Amino acid sequence: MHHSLPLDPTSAAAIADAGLRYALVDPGDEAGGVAWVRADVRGFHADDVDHKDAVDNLRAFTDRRMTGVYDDTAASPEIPVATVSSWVTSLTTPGTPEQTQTMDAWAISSVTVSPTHRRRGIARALLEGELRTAVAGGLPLAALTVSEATIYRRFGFACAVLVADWSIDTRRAKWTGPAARGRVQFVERAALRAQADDIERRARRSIPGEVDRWGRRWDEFFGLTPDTEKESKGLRAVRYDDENGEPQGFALFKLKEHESDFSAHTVVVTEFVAVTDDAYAGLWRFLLELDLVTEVRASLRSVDEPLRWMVADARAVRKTAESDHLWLRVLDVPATLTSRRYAAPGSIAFDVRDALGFAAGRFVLSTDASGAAACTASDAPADAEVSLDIAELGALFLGGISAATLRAAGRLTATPDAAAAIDRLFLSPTPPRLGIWF
Ligand SMILES: CC(=O)SCCNC(=O)CCNC(=O)[C@H](O)C(C)(C)COP(=O)(O)OP(=O)(O)OC[C@H]1O[C@@H](n2cnc3c(N)ncnc32)[C@H](O)[C@@H]1OP(=O)(O)O
Repeated sequence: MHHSLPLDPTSAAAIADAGLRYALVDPGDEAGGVAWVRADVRGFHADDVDHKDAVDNLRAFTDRRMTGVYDDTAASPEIPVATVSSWVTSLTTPGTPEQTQTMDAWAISSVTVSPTHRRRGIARALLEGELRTAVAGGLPLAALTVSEATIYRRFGFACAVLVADWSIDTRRAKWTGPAARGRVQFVERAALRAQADDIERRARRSIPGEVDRWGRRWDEFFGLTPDTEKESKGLRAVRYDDENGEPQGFALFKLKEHESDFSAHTVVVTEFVAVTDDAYAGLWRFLLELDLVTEVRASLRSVDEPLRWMVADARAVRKTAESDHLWLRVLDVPATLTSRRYAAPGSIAFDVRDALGFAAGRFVLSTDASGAAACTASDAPADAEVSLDIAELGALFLGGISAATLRAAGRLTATPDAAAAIDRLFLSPTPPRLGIWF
């Protein structure tokens, strides 16, 4: 669907005014795709890619719109001076395991502007163009992960999902969590890769904030692409099978040898997926009890890992970093707010400002005891009233950011009772999480 959406005419005009050309990369145009990939990797200061690797990279973009800005007067005019890619992703929203919901969102990635063309409004034209294209495609929400936390608020985005890095001192920890009933076993990376989609899709269903993966990214994680193969010889893969032999989780990890003490390796967990509580316990216990290891590290994990409560010495499990990860931009307030379940019945009136004019207005959200919601543009009274910018509505949406906190920070206007009322409805029983960059 999104491949056929036309280029945004307003952004095309703005870019033409700057003497540049805004164009979609034709998915059938390999040379154009390779040039676009080279601009994308250069924009993020990554190594250049040769033709073969660039063609392999393009596999990640088969479902995406790739847009470039071209300077026909440049020394290499085929290489765009700015890039952006976008596609429709399925985002998990809060509910209970029985009521899990997903919604379609416009994922935006690969935002780069060449240092030779920066700070002339090109990124603004690209971003605003993406938001208008999302609206034209009927998408109520846009989503991205960001290189810097300073860029996207001006476009109405805010952080909705925080993630954490964890470090576990395995000599201190001592497993006291439940004994898993299944077993953990080593599997070949390529064999596990074939099962990863299915296992991860089942795991993702109960994690608000998670989005679709795509094939080539899995190949990268498993060290199965030409550019990751060499450095992935040390990557180990284990799978958790339940007592009926059904795969319910897996982990990928690397071991780093200590420079002077062979009994003090560090394990770096690069992927950890658990469908069931049993799989979670079984896999973590396996990692924490590896011999010749003193530390296990994992990143892009929940800010509230149950693991902390599964060891004898809770101080052995340290959160070493916590940061913004998934950013959301609401484009259609009723369609977005009715795409999740809520924790309690009630009604909230949101008075929304939107400098870009997509979603401003007064909206009343009403939730019932089943967790279902209705939302309309309305002047009707509600249990609680709040006034906020569209960015803060995005922050609240997945139930990972507290309205009471935003109120205390001056990011929304409401009484303490109204903020508490929002939190009663919105906060997710499990904090949202997103285990991937996109
Ligand atoms: C979803 C993603 O892909 S995240 C990745 C973002 N890309 C990167 O980090 C790659 C390296 N950086 C770049 O390629 C560029 O510097 C970009 C894309 C961040 C900005 O591109 P530019 O074309 O220079 O931005 P543009 O001139 O359109 O600026 C738009 C606005 O953002 C502001 N802005 C631009 N870059 C930054 C920044 N790094 N930090 C804070 N503000 C910024 C500008 O001041 C301007 O503000 P205003 O319009 O409100 O006055």
